[in-house]
Amino acid sequence: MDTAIEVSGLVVTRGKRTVLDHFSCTVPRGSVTGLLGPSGSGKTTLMRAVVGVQVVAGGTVTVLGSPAGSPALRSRIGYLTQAPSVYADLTVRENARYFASLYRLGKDAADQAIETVGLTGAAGQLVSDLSGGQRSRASLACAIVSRPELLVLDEPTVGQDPVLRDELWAHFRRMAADGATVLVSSHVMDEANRCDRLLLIRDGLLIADDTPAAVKAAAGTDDLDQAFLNLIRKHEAVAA
Ligand SMILES: Nc1ncnc2c1ncn2[C@@H]1O[C@H](COP(=O)(O)OP(=O)(O)OP(=O)(O)O)[C@@H](O)[C@H]1O
Repeated sequence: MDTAIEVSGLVVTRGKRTVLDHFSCTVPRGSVTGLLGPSGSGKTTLMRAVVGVQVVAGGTVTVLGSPAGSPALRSRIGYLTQAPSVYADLTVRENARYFASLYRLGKDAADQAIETVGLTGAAGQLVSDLSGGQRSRASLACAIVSRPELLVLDEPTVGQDPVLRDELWAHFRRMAADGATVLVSSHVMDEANRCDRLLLIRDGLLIADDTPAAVKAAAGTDDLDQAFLNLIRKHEAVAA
């Protein structure tokens, strides 16, 4: 297996809490890998460690063959945070062109990214005048504008309607088909079903790392929601 991300024995403390406790996982190249788990389980923290913006207390994170946070990785990774990370006083188009210019790309790349996220009709609008869901898509356009080898997406479809969610997921699948790796967190089970692999985190521990089909089979149900509940309860029973 060609590996895009290798996390080994990762320990992260935030405040007084150990958020990730000797956490290990791998993410295959060219896959869409879903990161799932209850609120506060450590998904964002893991993503921050992967993109190299999280202080870690132990372990290693290797991304595309280099230590996470290496300067050489900056142009190879796109990161979408939960909070919109675009300039509110610029238009969608100006934001996308600005981010494109950081990668020495022109307006075609910016326009393409805007189209991909379904914002062509709002390209001339100031970000401050957009809805929450549109703002999130403007951030996504800036994260994908350079066509990164690794795309790390923290709940990219929150606030989007079903048609847009479907289109965005089709795009993630196309990116993976073209060889990119997509690591995406979500709380939505029909999205989890569209992943090649799933990582399920509970209280900073990995409790499942498999294909959606294998996760369901292991939990003895065809329903992914129920499978996760079964796995979490099984994990709680073992821990008690
Ligand atoms: N800046 C911070 N300082 C201290 N603790 C923090 C900080 N940010 C997050 N935490 C704690 O770290 C833990 C993991 O948070 P994290 O954001 O990684 O969870 P998550 O799984 O992404 O949650 P959600 O699904 O709600 O986004 C939580 O207990 C949270 O309270």
